[in-house]
Amino acid sequence: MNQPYAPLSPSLAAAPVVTRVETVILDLPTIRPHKLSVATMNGQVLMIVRVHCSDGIAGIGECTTIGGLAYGGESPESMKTNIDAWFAPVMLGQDATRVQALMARIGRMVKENRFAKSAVECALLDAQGKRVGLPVSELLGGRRRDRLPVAWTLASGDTARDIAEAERMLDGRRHRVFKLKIGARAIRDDIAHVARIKAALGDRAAVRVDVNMAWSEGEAAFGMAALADAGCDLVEQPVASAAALARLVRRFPVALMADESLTGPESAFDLARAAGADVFAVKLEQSGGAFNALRVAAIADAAGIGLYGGTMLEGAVGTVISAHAFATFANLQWGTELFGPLLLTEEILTEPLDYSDFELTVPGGPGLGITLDEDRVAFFARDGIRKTIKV
Ligand SMILES: O=C(O)C[C@H]1C=CC(=O)O1
Ligand SMILES: [Mn+2]
Repeated sequence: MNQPYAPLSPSLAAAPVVTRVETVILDLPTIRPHKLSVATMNGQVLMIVRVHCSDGIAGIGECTTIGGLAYGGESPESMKTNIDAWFAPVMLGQDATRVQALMARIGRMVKENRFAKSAVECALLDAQGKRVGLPVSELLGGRRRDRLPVAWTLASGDTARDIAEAERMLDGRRHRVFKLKIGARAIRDDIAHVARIKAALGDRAAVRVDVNMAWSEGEAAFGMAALADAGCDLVEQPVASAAALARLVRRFPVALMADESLTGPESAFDLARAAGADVFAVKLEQSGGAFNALRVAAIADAAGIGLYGGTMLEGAVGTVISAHAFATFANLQWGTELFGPLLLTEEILTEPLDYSDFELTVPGGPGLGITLDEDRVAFFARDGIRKTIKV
């Protein structure tokens, strides 16, 4: 049959549009309590979003927080509610292939909500990657590496248990960079804890700390000097204020990394202008998505600030979109901490991620390059199958 009005080129064909936005909350246990200065986590809550499109393609995204609302203004429950009530109506019927244009539209209608935006953008990128047959890293500018070094966080709250855990990680060639969560105890106890772990591991491992803003500026000055003496090579966000970070940086022989102070390109620019950190911990959720994370990285590069690929302790989906973004960074001097899925007892992918030889492999298939195990998602969904099974 002749089709006299067939489109002249594929670009003139009707573009696929968003037809449905679906959200689900998963409650997953952690392998042990994870103790930070802001909260102790006994499990992690993943908010998964699926964006369905008129060409039959669906993409997935994820957002997490740390300790509910203990880390920031969004919770998994608020992200689900806001996506259902406010993002979805703005997205329905819109061209699904123009990811940045659709994110700009969402940005005009939805203020703040960086974590939820990051999940939705991830789902759109996954769908577009599947559509055009390219990994998300290629949509983000092209990957420069296939493998990423991954640090592990020791946060059991017990020094001997942390040392034993680090030894197991070294033996299994899983991790050789360890981040210690401190700030909840008296500063001298924390320093002794770090010094004991570094002494036990010696040159076999790098030891870093994350204070999660728990110290005053005076405590930080004392603490950074003592941590440098103990052999620690990096101190992450010891104080809350960016001005205090700028007063502490380069006074001690230990690198200073900004984390909570970075909430996207504008804060990155302010911090870079104030020369307020040696290193930026780039997190996709904190930045408001992958494209904004790339902007944060570009600002760091221009300012001569080092880069580290951070995590909000995401599950597999949030970890993989972060891996795609970090794989494109021109510089990644301090590696990554994309270990989130390893902190969970449960696998939710049909094929687990490859963590080996101290690194994570960035998946190579179209989109994110991963597939959710739908039975396990249904089982761990809040109010899902698990609730109906009597054990
Ligand atoms: O960096 C943070 O503050 C959050 C997170 C990253 C690793 C970890 O154990 O906690
Ligand atoms: Mn941190």
